[in-house]
Amino acid sequence: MPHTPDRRGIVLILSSPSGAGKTTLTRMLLQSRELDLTLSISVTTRARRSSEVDGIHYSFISQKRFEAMRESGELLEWAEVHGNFYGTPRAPVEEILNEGRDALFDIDYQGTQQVREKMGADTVTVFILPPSMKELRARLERRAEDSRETIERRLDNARNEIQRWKAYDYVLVNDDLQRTFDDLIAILRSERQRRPRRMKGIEAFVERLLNE
Ligand SMILES: Nc1ncnc2c1ncn2[C@@H]1O[C@H](COP(=O)(O)OP(=O)(O)OP(=O)(O)O)[C@@H](O)[C@H]1O
Ligand SMILES: Nc1nc2c(ncn2[C@@H]2O[C@H](COP(=O)(O)O)[C@@H](O)[C@H]2O)c(=O)[nH]1
Repeated sequence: MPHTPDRRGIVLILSSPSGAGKTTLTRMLLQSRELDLTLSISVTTRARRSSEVDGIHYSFISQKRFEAMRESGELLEWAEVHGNFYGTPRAPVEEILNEGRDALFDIDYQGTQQVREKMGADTVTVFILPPSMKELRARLERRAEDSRETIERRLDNARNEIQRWKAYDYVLVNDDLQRTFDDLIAILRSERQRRPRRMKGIEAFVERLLNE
């Protein structure tokens, strides 16, 4: 069934140091049908983890293909993160927003800056912090998806990433997962009600109201 937009679509961006929990939260948000969020599936040159499916979690592509996409302007944003390249294909995002839907991005701070420059007021940005550095390490180790070297590299980068928190609209400490998820839902619900996003629907409603 076609979606009837009565407001502008939102680009909801989650960023965090590796292991703080944004992928877990992204999956929880996507599982909630009522929230009706659509994931922006990034392209990456990183090797696929055993738990990941090509085309669902990422599109896994070669360095050559990544460069071709970047050169032809197919990427809305891109960045090198932890030694791999990541980017957001532009066309699917435009399609989601044109349908009046909200797009969910799991991207780093460099990409967030680029998207904010291009999409301005349509972006809502959330930075997820771990409750402690000890717990961040424990989460990466418990996840057991990366080599020791990769985990150390990601922990080294975490301090630089954490310092970007002031560039975000919201900052959540992901200690209790359910509470962080509830906070994210509260953010999304209230952002959806902001007047500038709802001008189209509300203007028509108020006109009908005043004509009663
Ligand atoms: N609040 C939480 N309490 C305990 N464990 C958590 C919590 N949130 C996430 N985790 C666990 O921590 C691990 C890392 O989470 P996740 O993969 O979501 O992190 P991430 O921020 O997406 O990392 P990356 O950037 O490397 O993809 C996972 O095993 C996940 O189940
Ligand atoms: N700028 C972008 N950053 C991205 C994109 N997709 C993912 N990411 C970020 O990369 C790191 C590492 O992710 P991982 O899946 O290898 O653990 C993480 O911070 C992601 O948010 C993207 O398209 N653009």
